Amino acid sequence: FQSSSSVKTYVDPHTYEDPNQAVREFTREIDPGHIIIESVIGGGEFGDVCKGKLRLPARPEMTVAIKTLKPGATDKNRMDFLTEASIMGQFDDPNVIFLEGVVTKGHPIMIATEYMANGSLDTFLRNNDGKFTVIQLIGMMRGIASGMRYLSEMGYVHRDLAARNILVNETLVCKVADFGLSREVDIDTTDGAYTTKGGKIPVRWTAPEAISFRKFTSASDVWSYGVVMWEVISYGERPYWNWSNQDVIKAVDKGYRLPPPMDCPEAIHQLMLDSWQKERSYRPKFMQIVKTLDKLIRAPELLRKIAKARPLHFPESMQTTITQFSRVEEWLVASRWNDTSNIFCTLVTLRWTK
Ligand SMILES: CCOCCCNC(=O)c1c(N)n(-c2ccccc2Cl)c2nc3ccccc3nc12
Repeated sequence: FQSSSSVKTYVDPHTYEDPNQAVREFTREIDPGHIIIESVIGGGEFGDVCKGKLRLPARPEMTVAIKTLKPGATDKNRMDFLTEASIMGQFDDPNVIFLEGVVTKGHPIMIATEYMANGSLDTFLRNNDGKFTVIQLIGMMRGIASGMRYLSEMGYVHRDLAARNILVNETLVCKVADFGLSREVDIDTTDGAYTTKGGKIPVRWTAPEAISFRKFTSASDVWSYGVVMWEVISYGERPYWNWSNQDVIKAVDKGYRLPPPMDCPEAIHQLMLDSWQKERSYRPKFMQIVKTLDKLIRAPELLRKIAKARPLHFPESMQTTITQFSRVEEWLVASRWNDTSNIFCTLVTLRWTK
């Protein structure tokens, strides 16, 4: 059955009786003799990640990234490892990491994808702080939004959209990566916060409804996308800085939103705020986000107005709430803000606005 839109519908590999069936159906088996491993570039949850060459018959040799499954892995490890391939194998979009194929009939078991020479977006931006034009940064955002539009049209919800899960190729094209359960250890251990049910949620990138009652949808992916926009404009700054996860949840619930990074065009910060609407149905769709970014790229004069950075970004209503109280202590007690970092920030705000 072909859905109405030109894009086919994503099939969750977990719905297969025999998960190997999903691998056979959605991936291309590569003869291990066609893969040459050259070097180790990273450590994944299931084994080494390498750089290498793929020589397919009648195809030019290409550079690939190869995830390997460590010997002695359990069957569950093997299935979780190959689940990512079964998911990726269903996608074909210029802004989604492309699966070249898998090796399941030899050892080690391998997943081969296109090689993304500039690595993960967060590290790439931190290592190139201040080096790009606003138009280049918006071009990166546009690519990510376009990849997410394709995934959402396929009915795929990512759940972990963050700059660390975006890869950048040699021509600055950004592609969505990191699918399925096989999260890379070095990625999740820093940002996963355990939920009551033991699930790991990257709190500072996750929409309130997904944190509160695990309501993950493309609208919660749009919330995460807004945080990725903030990461891009701030060249890889950590969202909410060193605040604790609990403070982030409390502040966001009270209406606090990340302020515009330095030199951020007002139109871009407004798009972030639209993506961070509490009511998920009010958030823009990825299609709309792509159109808005295209309009801004085509009419750079719309980017000239720079957002004014205020120490803590509260909606207007919150500002009046603060000024209603005659004394700071009163407001702090009323708002039960008992954490020093919050008190400091609030005092800065009050000093600033008085
Ligand atoms: C600074 C230059 O760095 C170049 C790095 C190129 N890397 C890639 O193209 C990767 C790439 N294409 N993947 C990848 C993503 C999704 C599915 C499979 C793979 Cl191999 C990676 N998964 C990784 C997991 C842990 C650590 C590093 C990793 N690097 C890559």
